[in-house]
Amino acid sequence: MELGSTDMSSFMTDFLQKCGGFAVVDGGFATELERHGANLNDPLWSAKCLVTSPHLVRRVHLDYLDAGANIILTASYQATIQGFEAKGLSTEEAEGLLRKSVEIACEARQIYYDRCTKDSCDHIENGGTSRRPVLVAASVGSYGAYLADGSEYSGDYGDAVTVETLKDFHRRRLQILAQSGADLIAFETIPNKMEAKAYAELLEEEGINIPAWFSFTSKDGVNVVSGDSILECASIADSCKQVVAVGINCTAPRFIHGLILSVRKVTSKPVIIYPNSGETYDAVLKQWVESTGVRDEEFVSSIGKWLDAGASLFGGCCRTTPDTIKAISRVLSNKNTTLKV
Ligand code: MET
Ligand SMILES: [Zn+2]
Repeated sequence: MELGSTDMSSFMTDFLQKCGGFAVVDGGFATELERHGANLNDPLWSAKCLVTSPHLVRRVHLDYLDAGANIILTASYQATIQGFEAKGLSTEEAEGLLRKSVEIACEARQIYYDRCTKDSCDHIENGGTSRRPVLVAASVGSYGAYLADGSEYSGDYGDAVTVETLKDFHRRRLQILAQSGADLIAFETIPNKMEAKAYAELLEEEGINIPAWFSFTSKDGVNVVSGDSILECASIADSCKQVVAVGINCTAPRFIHGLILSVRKVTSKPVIIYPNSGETYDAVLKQWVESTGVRDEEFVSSIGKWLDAGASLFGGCCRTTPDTIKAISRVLSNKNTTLKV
């Protein structure tokens, strides 16, 4: 759906209101694909399943919808035209797969709605019942995610990479996703200021007319992973008219509270957070170091604190599961009830 600029600015606040004040985002997508048996040891990572097992992609979306998600993210995080071409696919096939990532998510939402019975899924709004609002967010991972060389978590692209390089890299994918039927674009795990700038300029120059969120990643609670200041990064997001939420993802839960406070210093746009489990990622072995993070209960017990700090969209990232999302959704529906009383 295309939006005018007035609709754009109220898009997220209207949606949050429909959700009862807070929204639930889904959890680790790739993590859940792996739990269903997918082998993601591949430069395409979760996007590999768009080629090999689209039924699993749909299944994972449905798992997160069943867990209570109001926003599901497509499997396009690491789906890039350049990445698919490197696997021998044609440009047309690559572009088709990007569209397919959105189609599968929309299909899952339709299946979910169709099989929802009034009693099990409807939520109460103004005394009546209505369908739980669900948005499909087209995921865009960073240039570093495509490189699959660890720069996704260092934000260090070397001196040769400029804002223009990044814009050229992301342009076509963004154009396709913006016209794919998704409700919004989720720029996720942004590791540095230069990439935020590239996204903001592209949104403007390409006249993208669906909303977007910018979500950064940090490993110290003060800066984004490159060392750029979160304040400067979030300010770029604040100045961009298409951006309807700003926040943090794939970051350890212990850093989230401080980061929400920082983001709120420079923007009054809704704040989104979807931390990972806090486990550490070994970029050389390309795997998570198990059991170094927090358990679901601990993760979820922080929600109240994050809410008080000013966040309004909550989900999970890598190593979180539908159980995490179920727990988040339970906590938030209690908060909604508390607020209404
Ligand atoms: N939405 C993406 C996923 O869960 C985010 C990955 S962060 C490395 O697959
Ligand atoms: Zn993640």
